[in-house]
Amino acid sequence: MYTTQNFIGSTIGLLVAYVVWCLVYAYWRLAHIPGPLFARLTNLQRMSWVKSGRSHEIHHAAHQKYGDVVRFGPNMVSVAYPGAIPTIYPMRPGFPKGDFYRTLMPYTGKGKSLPAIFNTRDEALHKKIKSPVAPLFSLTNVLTLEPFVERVLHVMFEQLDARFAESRDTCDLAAWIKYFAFDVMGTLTLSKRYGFLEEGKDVNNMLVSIWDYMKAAAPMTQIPWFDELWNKSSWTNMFRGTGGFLILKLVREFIEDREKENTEASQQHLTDRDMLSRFLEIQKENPSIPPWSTTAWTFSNVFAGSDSTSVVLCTIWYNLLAHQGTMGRLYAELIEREQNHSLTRPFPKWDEVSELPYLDACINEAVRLHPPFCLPFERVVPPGGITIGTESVYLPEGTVVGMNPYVANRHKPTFGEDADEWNPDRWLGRDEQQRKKMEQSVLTVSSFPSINLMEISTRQNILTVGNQFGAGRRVCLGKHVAMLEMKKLVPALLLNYEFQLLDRSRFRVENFWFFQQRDLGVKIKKRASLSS
Ligand code: HEM
Repeated sequence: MYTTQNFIGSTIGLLVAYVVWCLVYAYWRLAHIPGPLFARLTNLQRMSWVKSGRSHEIHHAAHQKYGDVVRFGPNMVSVAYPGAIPTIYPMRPGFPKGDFYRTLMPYTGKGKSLPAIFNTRDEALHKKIKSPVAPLFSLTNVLTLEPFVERVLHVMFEQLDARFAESRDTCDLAAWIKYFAFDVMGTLTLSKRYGFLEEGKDVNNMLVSIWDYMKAAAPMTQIPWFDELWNKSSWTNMFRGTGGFLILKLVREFIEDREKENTEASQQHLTDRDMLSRFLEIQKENPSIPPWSTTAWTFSNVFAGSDSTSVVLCTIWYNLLAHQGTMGRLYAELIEREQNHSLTRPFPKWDEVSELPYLDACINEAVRLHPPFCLPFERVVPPGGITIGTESVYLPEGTVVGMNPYVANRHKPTFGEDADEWNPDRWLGRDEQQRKKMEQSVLTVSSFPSINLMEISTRQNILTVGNQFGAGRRVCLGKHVAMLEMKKLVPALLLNYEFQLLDRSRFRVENFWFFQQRDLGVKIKKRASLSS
């Protein structure tokens, strides 16, 4: 007779058989691709790599052991070969972002999340929310924001003088660069500094809140269905509140305040033309754009635009300080420019520094060595599959494939045997063919200093290049903003202060999709004479 015990026994048997079948299927589907054994069976291994904060090093080591194409999960393949960039990140639609990015949609509370240009996977929605604001990020428009950056530089220098240059107290340059990058984006976007520079600290725990969010979200990117269930489902929300993300709440408050000011006929921001005033106008003039777009655009600026630039700036400074010869050469380049042409003090103008070869080389090298996002940029293989790598590896439709820029940018056959080292010279004095190969492997804005966003897209079509600023359709929207900030801050600091790195071994980096750098202790001294 068929008893309850038999029923339970056969149900468990069926379940076990199903799980075994799933594991075997998952294993065999991409069995031709090498990788660690557990990674072939479960995503838990790659999740644990991310949780360690050292996934960039683990990914790099895995590629050194297994080759250019490595299996990181049952359905996830990582590629380290820059030649695959045009295949994985094409300009044409139809090679969409993977579920990884769904995890990076901020919680709005009540089990919901906000799409933004960066994280939306829906290509039609992406076009709808990116196209109206793209012209604001063209080089021509971004350059109208130069006075905003100078305002922040002014505050920063006042503070550096008062707190460190006079007293010779130790300055954590990593922290101050971060304050600068955040206060610039606050000023450009909202005509508001968060006060990090004035107070010399993380006001309202904003930076801690972002970092806590990234530490929780980054491991989830490796198992996105769990994030959906745990954080972004209205069903789960009935049992556990999903709180909402502090930065999103702040952004909403900023927008509400601005709307109130505008209805109270205070037009001062509109004449100042910060980015929020432009976003509000665009939203008003285009009723077909989703009503949450202004929130999404403002959130992107505040969140994605600040940490990214600060990581690269910090990499530049760490390396200049650790390699004094390169710092000396950059300083000499600035002085030469001053002697042969002109250089505005204390803050050189964009036009004066936008085409300095050694400065460009340092920026390129920093973005190459420590890109701000250091996990594979995941995409989903379209119908028909793809073939990649020097060994023509086939990836079937539906496979998740991505390149981690930290790994691809260290590809020795492309960048040389010293690819792990800081060497700005690798960008200079190359023959045409070598230079082109490197440019096609790492897109750098400074290679195209005077062209606008549309032109870059067209150029990319030809070169099909890039990964530090993204590549193909999803290339970084804010790269001109980032270049403006970097080319304003680096020369200004170098011309006005002398730096002494205290203990290089204390410098720390952690990777939770965003990089976090800390403990860059320096002593600073005002330069004795303006032109010495
Ligand atoms: C040195 C600084 C920066 C670097 C290296 C950088 C890098 C990147 C990369 C690699 C991507 C593509 C990521 C992916 O495909 O998953 C990206 C996308 C994006 N970045 Fe940046 N970024 C920087 C600064 C900025 C700034 C300052 C802003 C805003 C003002 C910004 C806004 C965006 C947006 C909106 C996207 C999404 C574009 C899309 O999906 O169409 N970024 N960035």
